[in-house]
Amino acid sequence: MALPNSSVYDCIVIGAGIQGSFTAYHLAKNQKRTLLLEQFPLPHSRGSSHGQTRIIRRAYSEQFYTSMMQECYQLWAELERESGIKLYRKTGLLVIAPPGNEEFESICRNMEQNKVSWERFTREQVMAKYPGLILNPEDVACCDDNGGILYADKALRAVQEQFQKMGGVIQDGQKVKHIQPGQVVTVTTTSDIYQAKNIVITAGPWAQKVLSPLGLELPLKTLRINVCYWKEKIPGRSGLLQNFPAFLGVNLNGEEHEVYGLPCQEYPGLIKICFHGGNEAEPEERDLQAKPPQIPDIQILCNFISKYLPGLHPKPAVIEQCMYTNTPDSNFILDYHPLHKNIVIGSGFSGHGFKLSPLVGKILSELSMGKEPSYDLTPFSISRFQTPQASL
Ligand SMILES: Cc1cc2nc3c(=O)[nH]c(=O)nc-3n(C[C@H](O)[C@H](O)[C@H](O)COP(=O)(O)OP(=O)(O)OC[C@H]3O[C@@H](n4cnc5c(N)ncnc54)[C@H](O)[C@@H]3O)c2cc1C
Ligand SMILES: O=C(O)[C@@H]1CCCCN1
Repeated sequence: MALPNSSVYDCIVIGAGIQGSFTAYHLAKNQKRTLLLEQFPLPHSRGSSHGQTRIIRRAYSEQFYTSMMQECYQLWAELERESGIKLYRKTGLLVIAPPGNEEFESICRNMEQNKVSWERFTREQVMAKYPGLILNPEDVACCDDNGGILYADKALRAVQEQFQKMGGVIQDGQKVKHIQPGQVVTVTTTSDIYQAKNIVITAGPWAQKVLSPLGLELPLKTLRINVCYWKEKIPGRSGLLQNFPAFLGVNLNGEEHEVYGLPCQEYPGLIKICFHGGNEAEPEERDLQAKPPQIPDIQILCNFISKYLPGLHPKPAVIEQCMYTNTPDSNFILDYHPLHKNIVIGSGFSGHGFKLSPLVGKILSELSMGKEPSYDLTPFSISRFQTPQASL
């Protein structure tokens, strides 16, 4: 085992998913000597940030996300300019819900109050604009005009490359095994020892494993997500492939959960339509499917497809895996470790953190630099949970 590197970093970021990578990028922009550590050789598909696409939208029922997304669009555009890579495609984001749905109404209210460009659609307007999509007679719909998709894998690569261009260091294929808190924090990986004045932990589904030895238990649940792609019954016939938007179906078909979809992108001829949720799983055992599933996510999707998208085969053509790390209220955790001010935590992105990652990275970098954060972090605080903390 090597001795600690004699130069002490300003910050070590643990976990090179989209949140850790944007945190490292903002630290480097602020001239901080930053090391980004990743357990797997990059790129990898074992966490939450892989895949071709993610939804971007300001259509949220919580006002703070709608408001934060305004700056996120600017930060995504900045990364596009710096990298010269197109990362965002505007398709519109359609929200569909049963009548009187509270979440739907607060999304509309929020978009109106935050001056988002949006419109309500009648069922007939939706079906005329998006051939192949069949709504129930009583369903309601609205569109966030600038909603669309982010090219996730390209974004992750772009932000890591910009970080390195600014002098940042990435060490991948090194799992963090031990963190020794102190004025200078010592981080031991499977192959080296590093030191820094501050660390940021953005370990995705592994967050609890990294935090437990630091005396912190957070109410996080890791879920295994089936990412499903669907094929047309008769190629080219449904009309769905030509002009399909990103969409969010809220409590449709009498279901408690949401379903969502993205236009054809990763596999020619296939549309991505998924269930917003999954079954609990250990990140290391994601692909083993040891236990019978508690939530029949794929069956719910098949029922949804049969009714709303009858031009598609009601059986998925491709199923891939991804992970969510959920908090009880689905809001993120962006905070200091309660016992160590120089350890910052970004976690619990609950299946909707990608679009917000440029700002999450900025906020985590501000916390790590001891700056006043640019947003009110009350919804993201650790103190909202009854958190057992061991004093170390
Ligand atoms: C199927 C799916 C669909 C989604 N759809 C959307 C969407 O449409 N829009 C949206 O905004 N968001 C969406 N999300 C959510 C978004 O992708 C996540 O919130 C985001 O990717 C979380 O990033 P992360 O950096 O926290 O986690 P991760 O990407 O998992 O990164 C954590 C990293 O830490 C590393 N790590 C862990 N432990 C250690 C250790 N001990 N040592 C070193 N490295 C370590 C891991 O290997 C990993 O690379 C979706 C997520 C999934 C799974
Ligand atoms: O963050 C989003 O916009 C989507 C909503 C549906 C579930 C997956 N994530």
